[in-house]
Amino acid sequence: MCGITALLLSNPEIMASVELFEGLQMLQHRGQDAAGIVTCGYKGRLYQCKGNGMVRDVFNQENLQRLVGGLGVGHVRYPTAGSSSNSEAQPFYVNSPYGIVLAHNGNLVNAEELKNSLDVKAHRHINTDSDSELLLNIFADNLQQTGKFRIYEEDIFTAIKGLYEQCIGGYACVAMIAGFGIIGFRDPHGIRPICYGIRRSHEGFDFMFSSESVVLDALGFTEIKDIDPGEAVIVTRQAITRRKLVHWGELTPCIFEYVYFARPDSVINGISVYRSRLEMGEHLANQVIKECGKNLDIDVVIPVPDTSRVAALQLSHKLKIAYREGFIKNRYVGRTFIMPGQQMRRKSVRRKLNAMALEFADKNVLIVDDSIVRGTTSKEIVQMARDAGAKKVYFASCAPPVRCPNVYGIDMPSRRELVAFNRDNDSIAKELGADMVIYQDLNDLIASCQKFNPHITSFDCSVFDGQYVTGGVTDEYLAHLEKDRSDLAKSSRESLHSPDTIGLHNFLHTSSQSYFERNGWSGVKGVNGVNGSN
Ligand SMILES: O=P(O)(O)OC[C@H]1O[C@H](OP(=O)(O)OP(=O)(O)O)[C@H](O)[C@@H]1O
Ligand SMILES: NC(=O)CC[C@H](N)C(=O)O
Ligand SMILES: [Mg+2]
Repeated sequence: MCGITALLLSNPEIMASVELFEGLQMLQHRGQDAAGIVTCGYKGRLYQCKGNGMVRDVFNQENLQRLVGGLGVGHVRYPTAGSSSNSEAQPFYVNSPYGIVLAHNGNLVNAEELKNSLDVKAHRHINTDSDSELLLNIFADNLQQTGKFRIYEEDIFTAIKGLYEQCIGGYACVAMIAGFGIIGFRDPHGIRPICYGIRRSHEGFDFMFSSESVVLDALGFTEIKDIDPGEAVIVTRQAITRRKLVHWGELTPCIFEYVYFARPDSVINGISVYRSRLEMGEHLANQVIKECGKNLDIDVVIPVPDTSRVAALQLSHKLKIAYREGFIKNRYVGRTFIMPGQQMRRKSVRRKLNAMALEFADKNVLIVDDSIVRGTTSKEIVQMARDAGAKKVYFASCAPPVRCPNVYGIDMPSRRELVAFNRDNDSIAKELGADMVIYQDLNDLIASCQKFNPHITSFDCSVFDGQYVTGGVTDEYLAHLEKDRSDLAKSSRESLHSPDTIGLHNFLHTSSQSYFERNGWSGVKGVNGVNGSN
């Protein structure tokens, strides 16, 4: 679930890199593996800094100052395709035609087929296994085919329309054409989020695209709008041009954005993430009453920081049971779920969260989390609660059981890694060590989001119901994905230490280590720990 952003400033003398950097910091929760910015300066010259690590690791004052130019594109990465090598850090660049840069959030399901056609028909060299490099080259090839010496909006619309017909999957993208402007577009089902805003100034207007509205809000942009599914927005210093290019899709946004990925202070597709989480808490409280009866033997409601807090508080209000922060989070440790490798995820739960015995001793506790995916967090948390003296440990999840792989930009490719796969609630509770697990009903989750935008008639709920709205997700594809991208497959691949490719990334001073290794996650070999599945 990467984060993307692009900025065009009305005054070309001001450097876009500073606000792009700020924007990426606000999108850090969407990707912790790599970060990058490409800017465009005088005479259409491009400047780049990207590599593995968090935003604060990749950028410093010195390299930001070298990113000159009043427009640019930024990205934070959480890989769902290819590897976590430096050379797959985004944005990607291709020199022909015109000099194009692209950053992508999402995942393509027909990557193999696209790669083949780029090779056989377009004779384009693809140097990584990243699906984002494919997207860029499809866009570039479609632009090439317009055969124009100079580019116009019309040609870009034609190229993106072609791309919509070729690329199957979830994709929200920002692109930049050297010396021309910036572009945002979103797949025909609008699975992944992208919005934009305008900031008026004396010289004209500044324009910014972002995965989440929080960035635009914080940087003073207004008139914030979502890009519609199948729409493209082109921004130059002269004009903003929007066009809906295909009409066969229907807005089907990923519901997991509301459950977990997005920041609560973002509004996505007209739905406040915060409000939807409050509503999830409300519905989950009803579910708890339904499953446990009216005479609840729960003394206290405890959230799992960070994401579940909003819903847990609302749930405690509804149940009229005290809410207590029993787990204290180390604010310097990032998100666990999007870390690569099970061993690292498991270790980090313990390092990140500490149980306060005071709140657990001799109590029946209801722990609330936004979701239970691999069960990494919940297993550790339940044990921590017991170690801290809890009598009974109930575990409630704001999302239904996650039983199916995600193919649109969340790295959960293997059913076998999901704790709810082939298990009923009782055996999940047993696996987690809890006295009972209570899951949100899928209809209630949908209602929690739909309440704030009734125009959205369907959400991508594929991780819960196995319905893949784009088509093209065959059993063979899922089997291939499972084989190729399970934790075990990734870790064996990474341990081969294949040499870095020609990727146009910057060699950061610590490039051979991952962010996690540099920050003292010793004992974790490579970026993907091999030991332990769940
Ligand atoms: O069952 P699992 O595989 O452990 O995945 C689910 C957990 O991972 C996420 O937390 P994370 O630490 O990533 O982020 P947060 O701090 O925003 O809650 C999510 O909020 C759940 O707590
Ligand atoms: N999570 C994402 O959006 C990933 C984008 C892209 N598929 C990559 O792996 O880099
Ligand atoms: Mg969490």
